[in-house]
Amino acid sequence: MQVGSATAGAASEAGLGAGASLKQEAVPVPIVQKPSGIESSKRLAAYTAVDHYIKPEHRTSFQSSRVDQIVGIGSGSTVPYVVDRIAQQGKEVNQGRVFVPTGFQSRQLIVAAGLTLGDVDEYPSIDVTIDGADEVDRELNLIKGGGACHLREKVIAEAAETFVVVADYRKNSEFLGTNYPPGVPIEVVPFAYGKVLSAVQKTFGAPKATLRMAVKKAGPVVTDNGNFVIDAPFEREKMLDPASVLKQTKLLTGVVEVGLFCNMAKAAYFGNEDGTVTIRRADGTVEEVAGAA
Ligand SMILES: O=C(CO)[C@H](O)[C@H](O)COP(=O)(O)O
Repeated sequence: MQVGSATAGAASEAGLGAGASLKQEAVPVPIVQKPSGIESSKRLAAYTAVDHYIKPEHRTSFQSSRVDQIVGIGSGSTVPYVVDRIAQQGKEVNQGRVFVPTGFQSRQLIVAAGLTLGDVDEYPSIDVTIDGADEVDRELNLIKGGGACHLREKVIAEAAETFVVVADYRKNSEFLGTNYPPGVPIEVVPFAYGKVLSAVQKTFGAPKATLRMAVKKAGPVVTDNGNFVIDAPFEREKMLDPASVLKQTKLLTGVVEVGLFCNMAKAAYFGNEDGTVTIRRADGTVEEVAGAA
């Protein structure tokens, strides 16, 4: 994905929605060049979800709040398209909104787009959080944490009245553990990792669990919270009941958070190769719509 930056004037050429402000706005707006392939599917999902959940007429449901809408912004490679679509709406529409990040990456995206940052201690109730996922099952249970952000992602998703997932079609599975080989990310405090890893391998049904290692650094990945991550590909049978895996694993002392999000998402938007978006909702409905361009 290529990301550049320009003023909102150029953003309008990139296609602002009807009714969005086109006043001379000096705030830099990230311009994401029209992508192809899988990136195009991510963009379709992200743009369509933003168009459905973050509009000027959407007002916060928290009466005491002084802001128009409180939005949680997730992490990963799909989320930049979420921020891009929001930024396209222009400075005027966005000035009344507050954006709560799920980690360093989304914080940078929010700042780069000229949007207003907030934190969950200041905004413990969020209107809508939009985030990516590594895999989504037919009941909208998720594996998350491919980017090692799942602790904050879960907090920001739980704080939200509405939690929406955006992903490309590869993440749309019948059962978790089908299309995401690394398995379930488990954030652990560093000194306990050996004990947790051994328990997960020997007694919890993930014999191939590993400590996640960094790529451009010697040693393990360190999360935004200073912890390590174990990737645990649980046996198929276990993954048929992700809520039980979550409960059991979370009870291991030293585990900070498990990248299984059960019964949390209200809807999942999957961008497809043919330009459509499949929307699966928690109430069991499935809809196919033309993706927002
Ligand atoms: O959970 C996450 C980070 O911790 C991401 O949302 C997940 O890895 C999906 O990322 P992408 O949009 O790059 O596929």
